[in-house]
Order: sequence, then C-alpha cells, then structure tokens
Amino acid sequence: MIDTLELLAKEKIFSPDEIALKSALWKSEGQKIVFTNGVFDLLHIGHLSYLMKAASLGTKLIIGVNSDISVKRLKGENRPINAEYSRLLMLASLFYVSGVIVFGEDTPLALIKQVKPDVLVKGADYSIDTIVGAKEVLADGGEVQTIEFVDGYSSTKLIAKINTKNE
Ligand SMILES: Nc1ncnc2c1ncn2[C@@H]1O[C@H](COP(=O)(O)OP(=O)(O)OP(=O)(O)O)[C@@H](O)[C@H]1O
Ligand SMILES: O=P(O)(O)O[C@@H]1O[C@H]([C@H](O)CO)[C@@H](O)[C@H](O)[C@@H]1O
Repeated sequence: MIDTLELLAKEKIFSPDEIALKSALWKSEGQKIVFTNGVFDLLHIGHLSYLMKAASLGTKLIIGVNSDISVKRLKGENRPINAEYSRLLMLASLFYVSGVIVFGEDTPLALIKQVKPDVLVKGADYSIDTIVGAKEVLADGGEVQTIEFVDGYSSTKLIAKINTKNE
C-alpha cells in the first residue's frame, strides 16, 4: 500500500516542460489552474492553511518550489534544512496538490509563463505589486490573490526555536 501511495505522490512531481503540457491539458478540460511558489523548507501549519486556501481558488493547485541552490541565494548558505526532493515529496503528498515543480532561478517568472495559471497566489506577506508574475498573469486575463498570514509561523521561527532548545 505504501508503495502505491508514494508512487501517487511521486507522479505529481513534474519538470517545467511536463507541467506546461499538463496545465494546457487541464485547462482544455475546463480545470481552473492555481499557481503558487515558495521554498516550503520546514512545512508548518501556516503553509498548510495557505495551500488549502490556494487550492480552494481553483481545481488544480500547482506549486513551484525553489531549488536548493536558489534557496541558498535567497535565504543564505545555511538554508534549506530540507533538500529539494524532500520538500517536493512533502508537498506532492498533500491530497489537494496536483503538481510540484522545482525551479532554479531566483524567481519563478519563467515557470509562471510556462504554466499560464488562471490564478497566481502568494501569502499576504507579499503585496500584489511585489508578486513575481502578477503583471504577466493579469495581462493573460488571470487573477492574482494574496492569502492571509497565520501569524507566528515561519520556517525561520521553527529553526530559531530548535536552536534555542539545543543551547
Ligand atoms: N504563516 C504563514 N501563513 C500563511 N502563509 C504563509 C505563512 N508562512 C509562509 N507562507 C506562505 O507560504 C509560501 C512559502 O513561503 P516560505 O517557504 O518562505 O515560508 P516561510 O515559513 O516564511 O519560510 P522562511 O521563514 O524561510 O522565510 C509563501 O507564499 C508565503 O507567503
Ligand atoms: O517562500 P518564499 O520566500 O515566499 O518564496 C519566494 O517567493 C518569491 C515571490 O514569488 C516573489 O513575488 C520568489 O521570487 C522566490 O523565488 C521565492 O519562491
């Protein structure tokens, strides 16, 4: 049984070219594609609340996940704690997630242009005008949404908590 479940999760891990085709197929079937992106290093309930709300904005949730190298450039040499495959598989294991893709650039702009989502989502720690891809998605007739923040939860906070307990 575990093999089947793990296979089902792994089948949601796509390359950018694969997800571009998948997204076009889903849209041709009348599906509403929601896209978001992030590091998702130490998964926490802020992420889960955010991703569930993102998924509820359409019928297929696709997540762009920063590669390890990309994370190091963005968040420092000591990050991520969880390597990219772990982060991908954890997100792919969520029943309301339809696809996960790793991207190595500093931003997901190229991936967003390939996916052409109906809805682009980020947490409310971003404003619409700072969301990468917002201009392109809006120009394509799509929507851009921010989702309220669950205060007190971040990967950084979890890391600090672990470090404090280990002092
Ligand atoms: N507490 C939260 N409530 C709602 N959304 C969140 C929360 N934390 C992160 N997000 C959203 O999840 C996505 C991924 O964010 P990210 O991986 O940077 O999370 P993080 O926990 O803030 O990580 P870090 O502490 O390393 O910055 C982003 O769109 C962000 O807006
Ligand atoms: O997990 P984070 O730090 O919220 O994710 C970043 O989001 C950036 C965002 O899309 C900017 O609008 C993105 O450029 C960056 O690569 C991370 O994914």
